[in-house]
This record gives sequence, structure tokens and C-alpha cells, in this order.
Amino acid sequence: MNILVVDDEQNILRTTCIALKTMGHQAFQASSSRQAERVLNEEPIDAIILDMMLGNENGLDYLDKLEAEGEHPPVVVFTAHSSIETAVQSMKRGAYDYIQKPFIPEDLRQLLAKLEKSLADSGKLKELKGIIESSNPTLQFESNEPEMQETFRIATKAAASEANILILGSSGTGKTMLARHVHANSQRRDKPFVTVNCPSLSKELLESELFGHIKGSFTGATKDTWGKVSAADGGTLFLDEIGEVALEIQPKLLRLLQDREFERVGETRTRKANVRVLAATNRDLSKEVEAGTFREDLFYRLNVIGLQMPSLRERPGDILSITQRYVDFFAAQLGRGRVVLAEDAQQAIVDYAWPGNLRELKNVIERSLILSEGQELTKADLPVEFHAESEGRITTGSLISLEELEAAHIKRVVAKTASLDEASNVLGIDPATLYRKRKKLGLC
Ligand SMILES: Nc1ncnc2c1ncn2[C@@H]1O[C@H](COP(=O)(O)OP(=O)(O)OP(=O)(O)O)[C@@H](O)[C@H]1O
Repeated sequence: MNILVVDDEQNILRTTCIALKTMGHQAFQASSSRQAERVLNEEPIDAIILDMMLGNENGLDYLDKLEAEGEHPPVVVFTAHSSIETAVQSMKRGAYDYIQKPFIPEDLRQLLAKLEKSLADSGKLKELKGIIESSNPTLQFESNEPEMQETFRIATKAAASEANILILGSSGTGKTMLARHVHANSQRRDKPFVTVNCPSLSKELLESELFGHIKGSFTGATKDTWGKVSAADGGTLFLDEIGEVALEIQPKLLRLLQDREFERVGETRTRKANVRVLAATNRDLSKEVEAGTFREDLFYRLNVIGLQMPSLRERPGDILSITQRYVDFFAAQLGRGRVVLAEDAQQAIVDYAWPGNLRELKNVIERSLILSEGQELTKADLPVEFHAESEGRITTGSLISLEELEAAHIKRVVAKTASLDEASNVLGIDPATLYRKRKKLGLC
């Protein structure tokens, strides 16, 4: 851990810092609250050891100030042997624990081990909460399809290494879940898994989100922040939609990958971060490299191991087992007991193109279960796109206008293909024309 010791007695500062270093921590020192503020602004501190007697300052006042400012690292208070009252006061005012002076190193070691565990637990708790909130059915990392088996095999093997991994695949194929799976099977599993969603932020905000910034470095930077790179220190940084990162930021990412170095926005001081980077994209990054919109050196650094997530349509042998998982999960959530997938529903699900992949499958099953009743889910319970062929069937020769025929045909081809690019290929028109036609015919 990075620990800040705040004490005005130089020899105590020195001996405590030596003891901390011997225990494998990084020690920082300050002999006044002002110095402590400075260190807190400059270093990602995990815990503070604070003496109650800071010359003519009172440690309790400083503790109150930290509390008033909001979130701060946990504080362990140093108290004199005789002042148990102060120790109790400090705990009431937000200190994590206290230690009496003079202390023996073993007491300090035990207290910090307890603190480290509780920090790790609260980090895990946050992560677990995130997973529960996104309410995922149990994930399936087994497959009947050779291509998917190969991806899972390499992912599991690579998890144990420190290699950066680039996960390619269309939207909703499970890239993020695979990245989490890699982290959960890595040596870093007890450290944070931190996601940065690259396209959701402007160039400036993305840089600050990644590396942090110092107060006043741009409009709206009202206080110093530590970015996600610092938050992921010791763990895994997952860069989602890496293909969207602006060219200006790419050299900074390259430096992080190459030298593990970065600077906060508005600061010249270089910092180190021990992060493993996993990245994902639904773009063809090698084409982006050819087009000059993605740096080749960054591409190779990220792509030490490349994993390809096939689309759901390319995994016909897995569709029904995953569907059953989703049915079981949502049925349990809705208190419906066991729900069976009728044969006509199974057939319709296998025949459908699933352009939105696993995400779409999950949504379709959730929605169908919410809207249906009984212990069987039939084709009739599935959404309208599953009935296009049979209801109001339109064929060549039907007494309808050319425009209606064209609309019906485009709609069915789009439903049966995995992407709009593929649909435009089948239709023999370019993607821009397909877009215009869909718009004109009210299909998008
Ligand atoms: N291995 C799996 N088994 C079962 N369901 C899965 C699996 N992986 C992903 N899913 C489901 O699919 C949904 C989409 O997964 P995920 O967010 O990982 O896809 P993605 O490829 O990262 O999507 P995007 O590119 O849009 O970010 C998730 O909500 C999850 O429930």
C-alpha cells in the first residue's frame, strides 16, 4: 500500500517509514497537515497514519477536515499511551483504527494487514455490486463450436500470463464478459478490474478519465483527480472500444503499455502504474491501421494475444444451451418456477440471425418471459421479428406495390444477416444506399 505518515516528530516519522518499507509498503511523510495535503494531492495514497499531536495543530481537527472534504483514505491514528480518550474520539470522528505509541512493528503490521484486507473486500464488493446490478445470468465459457472453444482455450491460458490481450468481435458477442473472465483467472484477480468506455467521452475527458488531472488544468477541472490507470494499479485496465481512441491520445497509451509511465493532465511529473491492459473493439483494427487512424505500434502492443469472438450466428451449436440458461435465470427472477422452451420456439431461435448477438438473445428471452404466462415459452411468445415469415406473408406476385415488396424484402434480409454490411452484400447495393432505403421506407 501507499501509506502517508503524518507526524511532527522527525525520529518517529523516520522509524515508522523504515518499518513500513520493511513490511513492503511505500511510505510517504509529512510533518504538518499542509504537507499532508500536498502529498495527498500528488500521490495515490491508500492509508494515512496520523499523529494526534502535530506541533501546535490538533490531529483531530485535521481528521475533521478530511471527513468534511468527502472521500479520503482510511486514517489510522497514533495516540500517546495515556490518551485512550483521544483514541475513542478519533474513532467516533471517522478514524479506521488507532495504535498506541510507542508501538512495536508487529502491532503495526497486523493492523495494516487488517486494513489491506478490508480495502480489498470493499473493492471486491464494489465490483460484485456492479455485476449484480447488471443482473447477468451465469455466464457460459464452454462451447460446442470449435472456433469458440479455441477462443476460450487461449483466453484461459493467456489469463495466467501478463500479456496484453485484444478482443475482437461484433457488439454483444461477450467481449467485456470475456475480459472479466480473463481477469478473474489471472494472478491479479484480487486487485481491481477497471473499465474505461472509450467512445463515451470527448478527447479531453478521455485523457483525464485515464490519467487523472490536476485542478485548473482545463475548464471544469475543479479539483485534482486520479484517473482509472491509478485506480487499476496492480490490477487490470479494460479499454472498451479501443478503436475509437483519438490519434492524439494513442501515443500516451503506447507509453503506458511500453514503459508503464504516464502523466496526469496538467502535470509534468511522470508516474508509474503497474497495469495489465485488455482491450476490445468491434472495428477491424488492422484496416484502421492501414487507413492511418490507428497507430500500428499501439496495435501490436495491444494485440500480443488476439482473441476473436464469433457472432452468435456462427455458434449454432451453443444457441439453445445459452437460451436455456437465460430462460432459467429470468424465470427464477420472475418467480415462475421451471419454464420449458417449446419446440417451435427452439426452431425459431435457431433460425434467427441474431444481429445483436448474446445481448439481443438475453433481451428477447427476458422480454418474452415477462410478457408470457405458464410453464412453456412458445414461438407465439417471441417478439414480432420471429413471425415475419408466416404473418401476412408477402411474396413475389402478391397484390402489393413494388415499394411494399421492396420494404418486406429488405426487412427480412436484414433480420437474417448478422450486419448491415452483410445485408447490403446480399441485396447487391452499397451500405449507404441500404441506409437511405431503410430510412425512406421507415425501417430504421
Ligand atoms: N459467456 C457468456 N455466457 C452467457 N452470456 C453472456 C456471455 N458473455 C456475455 N453474455 C451476455 O451478453 C451480454 C453482452 O455481453 P458483453 O457486454 O460482454 O458484450 P460486448 O461484446 O462487450 O458488447 P459491446 O461491444 O456492445 O460492448 C451481457 O449482458 C451478458 O449477459
